[in-house]
Order: sequence, then C-alpha cells, then structure tokens
Amino acid sequence: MGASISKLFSGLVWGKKDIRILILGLDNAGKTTLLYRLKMGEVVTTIPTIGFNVESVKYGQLTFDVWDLGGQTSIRPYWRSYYANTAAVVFVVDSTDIERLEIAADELRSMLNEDELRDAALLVFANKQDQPGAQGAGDISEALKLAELRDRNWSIVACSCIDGKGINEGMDWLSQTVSSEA
Ligand SMILES: Nc1nc2c(ncn2[C@@H]2O[C@H](COP(=O)(O)OP(=O)(O)OP(=O)(O)O)[C@@H](O)[C@H]2O)c(=O)[nH]1
Ligand SMILES: [Mg+2]
Repeated sequence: MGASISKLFSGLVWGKKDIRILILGLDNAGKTTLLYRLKMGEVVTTIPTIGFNVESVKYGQLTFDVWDLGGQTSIRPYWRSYYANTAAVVFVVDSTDIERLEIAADELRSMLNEDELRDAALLVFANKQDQPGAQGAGDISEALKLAELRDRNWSIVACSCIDGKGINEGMDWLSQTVSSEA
C-alpha cells in the first residue's frame, strides 16, 4: 500500500519516466549517425565517439532517452556501466564489415548475458545497406546467431542510416515492443 501510494505520487509529480534505449555495436557501425538521424532527421558528420552521446528523442507517442556509446575495443568494457534500467538495446552492425561479424557476435553475446539486460528487448539494425557488398538481414542474423536467443524479444531490420531506409520499420517495432512491456 505504502509503496503503491509513493509510486503514484512520484508518477504525478515527475510525470511518466522516459524510456531508456542504448545504441551499441562495434566502432564505425553507424551508431552516432543513427542517433542524430533519429534526433534531427538528417545525416550529420561524425567522429569516433569517445565516451557517449545522449539525446531525448520523440518517436510517435513515446519519448526515448537514447544513449549512443563509443564502440572502440578499448571502450567496450565501459558499456556495462550504462545497462541499468534499459528497456531496449539497438545493436548496430556494419553489414559490409564481414571480417568483424564474429567479433560483433561475441560482443552481442556477452552483452546479452548481463543480468541487468535480462528484460531488455533487442533490435539489430543491419546497417549500410546502401553500400555494395552489404550482407542482408538473413546473413547478419545467422552470423549473430539470433535464432538461438532464448527468452528475448528481438528483431532484425536491414537499414541505411544514410538514406534512411528501414529506420522507421525498426523504430516502429521498438516502440510497439517497449510499450507492450511497460
Ligand atoms: N554508406 C553508409 N555509411 C554509413 C552509414 N551509417 C553510418 N555510415 C558512416 O560510417 C562511419 C561511422 O559512423 P558513426 O556513426 O560515426 O559510427 P559509430 O558506430 O558511432 O562509431 P564509434 O563512435 O567509433 O563507435 C561514418 O563515416 C558514417 O557516415 C550507412 O548507412 N551507410
Ligand atoms: Mg559514435
């Protein structure tokens, strides 16, 4: 009773809490390009992220707190500091970087093993589809072994953060998934 009253009270005072989304993936995958396409609807020039960028992004009826973390090898160990209270992870893959798909798969697997992300939904963006030689969603899904995931709400969408194709399809899935879990 006490707990539910205080929850109601904080809901009235603070309004509904924004939904926390993490954008993860190897360096050069297109995470920062995705963040600013979502925020501003345009392609910005990026530099490799050392640390993070965070933006409040409105999508349909929802407001997301979107965290874009640097993906370089030396900074991946810091990802876990951001896992608490995350509703969904958007894992961005450079679909032309076939040599590093196995590394991406390993990083994805160890991230999903973390207890704090137990209930987080997973959207994989198979990015850079505008590039010749990009692998499709089926091949990326196989490389990441997504079919083996258990107890996870996941989806994979082929996209390009440059021409924008596929981004809304992925974000629509994400919005529906996190609202039905809230
Ligand atoms: N052709 C193409 N290039 C893209 C696409 N998305 C991102 N890029 C380019 O890929 C490069 C890296 O993009 P970033 O968004 O900085 O990559 P990141 O994942 O944030 O990299 P880190 O911050 O180092 O982890 C930039 O030159 C982008 O313009 C895409 O869909 N197609
Ligand atoms: Mg970046």
